[in-house]
Parts: sequence; C-alpha cells; structure tokens
Amino acid sequence: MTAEDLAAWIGRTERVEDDISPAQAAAAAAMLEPPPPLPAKDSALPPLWHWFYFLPRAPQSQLGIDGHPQRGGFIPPIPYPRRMFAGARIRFHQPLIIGQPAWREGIIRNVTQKSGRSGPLAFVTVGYTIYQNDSLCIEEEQDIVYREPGAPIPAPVPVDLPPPPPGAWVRTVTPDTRLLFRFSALTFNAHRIHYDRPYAKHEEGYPGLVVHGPLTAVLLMELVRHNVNRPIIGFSFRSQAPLFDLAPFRLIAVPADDRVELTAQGPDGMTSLSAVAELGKAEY
Ligand SMILES: C/C(=C\C(=O)SCCNC(=O)CCNC(=O)[C@H](O)C(C)(C)COP(=O)(O)OP(=O)(O)OC[C@H]1O[C@@H](n2cnc3c(N)ncnc32)[C@H](O)[C@@H]1OP(=O)(O)O)C(=O)O
Repeated sequence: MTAEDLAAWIGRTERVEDDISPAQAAAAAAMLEPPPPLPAKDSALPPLWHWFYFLPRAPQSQLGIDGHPQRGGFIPPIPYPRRMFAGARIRFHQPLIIGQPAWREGIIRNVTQKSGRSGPLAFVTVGYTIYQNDSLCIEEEQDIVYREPGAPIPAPVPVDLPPPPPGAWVRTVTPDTRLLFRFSALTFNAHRIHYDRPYAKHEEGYPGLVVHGPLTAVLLMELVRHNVNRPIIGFSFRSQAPLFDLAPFRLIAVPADDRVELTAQGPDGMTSLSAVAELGKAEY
C-alpha cells in the first residue's frame, strides 16, 4: 500500500448517532475517584465524557487481531500492526446534555508517514464534530499512530519522584486491571493491549497492560474539574510514552491564568503524557 493509496482515505466520512444516556454517564462516574456527583438527566455532560458515547459498532467477525475494527473501512489500511492513541485537540463549544440524542460526524483529515526513534510511524488524523439539537457542541481532532513491531519495551524502573511544582494539584493513580477493564468497557474498546496480558507482552512487546491514553486524559481532566470552578473550553494532549499497569503513576496539574498545564508522570519520573486545559470565564 503506497502513500498515494493511503491518501485516498483522506476525506472519508462516517456518521454515528447516539442518545447521551444517563446510565452510561452513571457508569463513567462510578469508575472515577473521588466519585464525582452523579450526572443527572438534562444536566451537562462533563468534558471528555463524550468518549463514552458514539461507540464502535463493528460486528465481532470484523474485528482485527488487535481487537480494533479491521482497517480499510473508515480507518485506512495502514500496514503497521501496533496501534496507539497519540493525542488529541478538543474545543468545547457547548456541553452535551444528558438524556438527549446527538450525532457525531467523523472525517479522515490526514495520513502521514514519519520516521521515529522507535522506527517507521504512520499517523492518522481523524476529525470529529458532535452536534445536539442542531448546535455544534464539540470539535475534536485525534491522532492515531501505527508503528512497526520493534524491540520489546522494558518495564520502567521506579525512582524517587521529585517534589511537584509549588501550587500544583497532584494525584497518584494505581492503574489496576479493574480500572483498565472498566475504561475499555465504557468505550467499547476491544484493543487487547489494555486487558489481554499475554497478547500485550508476547505479541506487542509491552512489559504489562497499557493504560489508555484517553483514560489518563480523563483522569487529568477530573483533577482540573475537582479544583476549578470554571468551564473548560479546550483541551489538548500528547502521549509521549506508554504507562503500564505495573506501578502507580502521578498526575500533576499546574494552574495558570486561563489554563492548567497537566502532566502524567511515569514511575520512572519521565513525562508520559502532557496536556493543557483551557478555562473559560467563571460562571456566577
Ligand atoms: C485508546 C487506544 C490506544 C491507547 O490508548 S495506547 C496508549 C496511549 N498512547 C501511548 O502510550 C503512546 C505513547 N507514545 C509513544 O509510545 C511514542 O511517542 C511513539 C508514538 C511510539 C513515537 O515515538 P518515537 O520515539 O518513535 O517518535 P519520535 O519522538 O522520534 O517522533 C517522530 C515523529 O513523530 C511525531 N510524534 C511523536 N509522537 C507523537 C505524538 N504523540 N503525537 C503526534 N506526533 C508525534 C514527532 O513530532 C516526530 O515528527 P517530526 O515531524 O518531527 O518528524 C486505542 O487504540 O484506541
């Protein structure tokens, strides 16, 4: 498959409809610590919780070996086997309202091939727009990366972490299998690197189960929501190195004027994911 062949996918679209069901929001709330207030029907869906809706609907027979829907439909047939979520950029225009129907339009915006330290990489940029009652609620761009098998990744060696910056909000997360399972279930994501340890280790070369990038992003967003009483108008993140279920990791949030700088720090002290939450004006 040449770069020109893959470029033929640019512009391909999909549309998914969903009810923003209170039951799904309640299940999402149960996964989080400290538990947020139970989101009620007709209230605003918290930021990033749209990932718990518009779930993939590929029949079982159309799943690939890694558990994702086979490529070549909406997602281009990238030949590299290892899929990861690399990052996203999101604008929140107005909140989705729980208990009302909504729809999401997806479009393949770009397919690029790059050479990384880990070997050849292919990035697929997917644009999403989410509407409810004919109003634009959320715009999102996701970067999905595919890479060649490469060498096995060693387990990170835990170190004594340095103190966080003054004024930072900090939380330590223990990414156990129950948390990873619940996030996979909430997002109907059958990617085996998150729950099938023999597959993650022996087929994809990870030292343990991989923590979903969007899970880490949701946990960072919850840290912001817990400490800030302002609307979130934007969020972006980039996953720089995988986190595993082998050791706790740390979430660090550093507030500035209209933004909060966010980091997920691995047990080895390295930045695994960096993110920024943009804050709107306070509501009175
Ligand atoms: C859900 C779900 C799956 C998951 O959640 S998987 C878990 C979350 N994701 C991760 O853990 C990914 C962590 N990141 C990595 O492992 C590495 O960053 C990655 C993606 C393998 C790339 O590492 P490399 O060392 O090979 O790459 P370089 O740093 O040398 O960069 C080469 C070029 O690529 C660009 N690039 C690198 N990382 C990203 C990124 N995260 N987002 C966008 N672009 C990236 C970098 O800028 C270089 O580009 P140039 O134009 O400068 O060449 C699920 O499957 O649904």
